[in-house]
Amino acid sequence: MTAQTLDGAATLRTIKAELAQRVAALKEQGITPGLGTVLVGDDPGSQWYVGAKHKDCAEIGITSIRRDLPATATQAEVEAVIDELNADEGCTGFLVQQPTGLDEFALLSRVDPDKDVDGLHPTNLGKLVLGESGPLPCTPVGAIELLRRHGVQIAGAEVVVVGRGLTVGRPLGLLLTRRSENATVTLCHTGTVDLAAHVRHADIVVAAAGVPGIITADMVKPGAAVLDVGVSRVDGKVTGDVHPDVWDVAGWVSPNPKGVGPMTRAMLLSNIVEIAEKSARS
Ligand SMILES: Nc1nc2c(c(=O)[nH]1)N[C@@H](CN(C=O)c1ccc(C(=O)N[C@@H](CCC(=O)O)C(=O)O)cc1)CN2
Repeated sequence: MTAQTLDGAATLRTIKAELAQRVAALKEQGITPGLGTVLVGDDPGSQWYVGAKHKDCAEIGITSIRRDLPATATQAEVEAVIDELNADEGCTGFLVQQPTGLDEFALLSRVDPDKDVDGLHPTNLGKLVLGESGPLPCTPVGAIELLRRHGVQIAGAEVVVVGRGLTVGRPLGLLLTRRSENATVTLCHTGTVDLAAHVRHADIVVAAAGVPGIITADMVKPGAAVLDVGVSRVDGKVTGDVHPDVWDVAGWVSPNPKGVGPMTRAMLLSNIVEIAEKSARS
């Protein structure tokens, strides 16, 4: 048996086409959404991500404001750029690309929560905990959207998330246990004793530990959906957390690349459009 593909690249194309219509409608009302990005340093991965985000925006009519700072930029210099984007009316939403090597909590907290297209401001993460509406973190909501659009049943599923990071694992547990999703979630991590015993019971596995090949075929329940969110670079190549043999056991697998990565970008575009639509209503 070979698993079916949870195709993030194709789903990104579909979502872009849907959002392009909403951007056009906003423009008819005199509102042009504008994404701002703050990039610190010259990490090739981060440069690629930021470049891809602006390319996506251009394709659907969202304007771009790009602030690239050298690796030597200080906390105060980055905070000054955040203040500038908070005040810029042409910038309807912006993000600070991670990692920066600086005090990221202070940077995230300085972003105007109403312009927080990453959904990572403490106020917006607090809204997620409280079940209030607000922008949601892009990678976890992208993983859920990828499952939904491929018809994978989430309600009632046993989900094992491997990874407790701020951008994926922690918020994903909160999202999946909302009444609208109704999954039962076990949040595992690299310190979990007998990870295999947990994964073996899961209908859906989300691997976001950043440990190449940590999920092996013997750990996976036949027919399960397995999402590979981990990103490591091995010999310069993007390598995920899911061992290739898992494709022989699982029912669905999101490849890496072309799985959850493009969904992160799709949900960023969706957050930008939703924030601009909210400002149009107010
Ligand atoms: N401010 C943020 N920083 C980071 C986030 C985030 O959501 N907000 N997440 C990651 C990186 N990330 C977005 O920024 C991201 C990761 C992956 C992709 C993607 O499309 N990947 C491609 C392959 C790219 C490659 O070849 O290197 C794929 O999976 O097909 C987009 C965005 C950390 N930082």
